[in-house]
Amino acid sequence: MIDNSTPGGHSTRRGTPPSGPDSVIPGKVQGVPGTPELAFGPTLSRVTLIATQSLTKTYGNGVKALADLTVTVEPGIIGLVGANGAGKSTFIKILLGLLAPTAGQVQVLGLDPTVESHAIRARVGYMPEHDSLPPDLSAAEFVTHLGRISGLPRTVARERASEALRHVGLYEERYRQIGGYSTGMKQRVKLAQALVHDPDLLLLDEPTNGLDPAGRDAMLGLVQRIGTEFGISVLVCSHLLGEVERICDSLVAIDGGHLLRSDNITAMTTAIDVLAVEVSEGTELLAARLAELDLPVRHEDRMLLVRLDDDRTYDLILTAVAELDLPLHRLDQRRHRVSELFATRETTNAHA
Ligand SMILES: Nc1ncnc2c1ncn2[C@@H]1O[C@H](COP(=O)(O)OP(=O)(O)OP(=O)(O)O)[C@@H](O)[C@H]1O
Repeated sequence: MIDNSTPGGHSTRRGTPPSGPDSVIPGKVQGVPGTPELAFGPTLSRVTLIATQSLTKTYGNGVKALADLTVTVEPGIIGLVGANGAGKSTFIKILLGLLAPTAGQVQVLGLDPTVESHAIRARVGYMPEHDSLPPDLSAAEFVTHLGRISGLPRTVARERASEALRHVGLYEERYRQIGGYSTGMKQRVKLAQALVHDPDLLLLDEPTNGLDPAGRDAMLGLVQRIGTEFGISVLVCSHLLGEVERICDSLVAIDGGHLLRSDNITAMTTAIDVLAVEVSEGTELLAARLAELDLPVRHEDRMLLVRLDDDRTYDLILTAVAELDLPLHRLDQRRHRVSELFATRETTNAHA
């Protein structure tokens, strides 16, 4: 199911990490990670983060999880959205080199995951959807261990683990056994282990799974901070459109293994010249008054949509509402919502 809530947006730049107790990624430098020329697609930029061409994955049972997917993704915070079963996890596993594609090509940070999976794992952090955390270990032990597996020397792994756990807000609790952690804390341990080896790219599979609204906000805030302050590119996989709309620079939307659209978030939620006005009561009264003022309206659910000619339109509506003494619930400029992408698709499919 596709959820959707408030849109938003921001820009992300790979920047110098802040110093002080909150700093977690020592050694990050300005500038996008060095990326060699890509092997395919002559128009791809040198800083391309992920590129695929006709990427296809068919499982043994005949299910085509990815179908001819061609997409190019630039650095930043990227949302990978799609309904359950759209192919998101399959895509992430291919990017990590955990699954081999059936056909097509793929590059991550200029590397080919099908033959350079070790190099990919050194530069990519992965937070899986489900957790298989060892309940008997402390977060510090676990994250240090993952750092060691990534090739960090023992002392460095221990230091990085502490830093990563500090960054995700678990510094004080780091010596407690994971088995006693809440769901939110476990999600943060998963995020810390993905960060420990100082990656250039984080792949997060449904990072807010199982969290309550406050936990979701906190996790999204963390993800956004990783992207903006530490300059690590993040691919956030989610079926919750509202979440990714809030924190991502760009979106890759897939449906049934097909690419629906890949674009920056601003282009996907562009303002259009329509004002949406909603009053808690007296909608028809207001519609009639606006028509008298030469402002024809269109009804959409409880809203009246009015063409926005100039700033005067705002004033005319506000005056009409005040004169009629109606309780104004909302007055804002309409934006194309990312969710409309899926609505269009469903309509198209229904008519097919
Ligand atoms: N190992 C597998 N063997 C067979 N079919 C699979 C396998 N893994 C996934 N699939 C199927 O491939 C399709 C895409 O699954 P995938 O897990 O990639 O989607 P998703 O977008 O991540 O969905 P979800 O959010 O539910 O995890 C689904 O139809 C799924 O049932």
